[in-house]
Amino acid sequence: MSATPLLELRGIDKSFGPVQVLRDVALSAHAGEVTALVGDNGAGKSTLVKCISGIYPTDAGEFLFDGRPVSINSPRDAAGLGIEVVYQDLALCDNLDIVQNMFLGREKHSGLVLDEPTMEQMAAETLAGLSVRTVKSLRQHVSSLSGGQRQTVAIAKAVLWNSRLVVLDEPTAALGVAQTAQVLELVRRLADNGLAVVLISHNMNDVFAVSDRIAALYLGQMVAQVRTTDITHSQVVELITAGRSGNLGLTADAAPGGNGTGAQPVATNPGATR
Ligand SMILES: Nc1ncnc2c1ncn2[C@@H]1O[C@H](COP(=O)(O)OP(=O)(O)OP(=O)(O)O)[C@@H](O)[C@H]1O
Repeated sequence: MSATPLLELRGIDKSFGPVQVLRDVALSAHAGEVTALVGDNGAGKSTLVKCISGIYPTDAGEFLFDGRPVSINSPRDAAGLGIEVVYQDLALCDNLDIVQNMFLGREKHSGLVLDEPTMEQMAAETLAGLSVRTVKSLRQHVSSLSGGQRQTVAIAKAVLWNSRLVVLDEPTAALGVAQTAQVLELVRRLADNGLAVVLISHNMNDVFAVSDRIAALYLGQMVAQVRTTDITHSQVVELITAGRSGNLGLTADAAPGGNGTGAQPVATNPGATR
């Protein structure tokens, strides 16, 4: 794994009118790793993701992609870099089949007609590449799929477009135990295939099952970004609920500008004006 993060955010500020929702936020997402983005309701996770995906302009801060400064001013800019977001509500069309959904808005044509064989083959290859075997037919309408299968299609759709970084917003929120396990396996496989994955989750079991690093937002500030193996479940809960964890030992190389192997920037007194 490269020491340079695929995506690095520095000093991101974002306000809505007088309300500052993100304050000096730093975040790194590495290729081949799952970074869990955790935080209480209203901490700023969705806002941060909308900044990453170009939906919201930031007020301050910089984005580095592959170590180079980039501008993300629109969803098109984000897509151009290979950043895809899979939202909780999925945005799949029930009345279309799996192939149609995966190519929606980016259909392949052969002359004037849709190139169905190519699209079907590409969809099949993408699902096979992710070892997805739970879908019976690519021509099934999405309405007939289970919640887990729908998540699988939405994630595969993101992967189809040569994505390099996929953000998953609560992918297991509506799923039962078995389907959650399947989706988490898929999340892990995305990273194992070399993608950088940012996983938003409120579920600590999911976070500890699948993530390599945990980034904790508290009242709009990134209070820690640490390796999952360097933190306990209860320390993460403390970070989420109190913005600090008294027991969290942070090493020297954890500081910004360190070697990237330990915890990252820690602010322990966030949200003073909120
Ligand atoms: N468009 C907006 N205009 C004004 N305030 C907003 C807007 N979007 C979000 N906020 C505020 O920003 C804060 C962070 O919201 P955000 O949705 O980013 O949090 P979150 O961590 O994703 O929460 P949840 O886990 O509940 O989805 C909240 O206080 C919210 O009310």
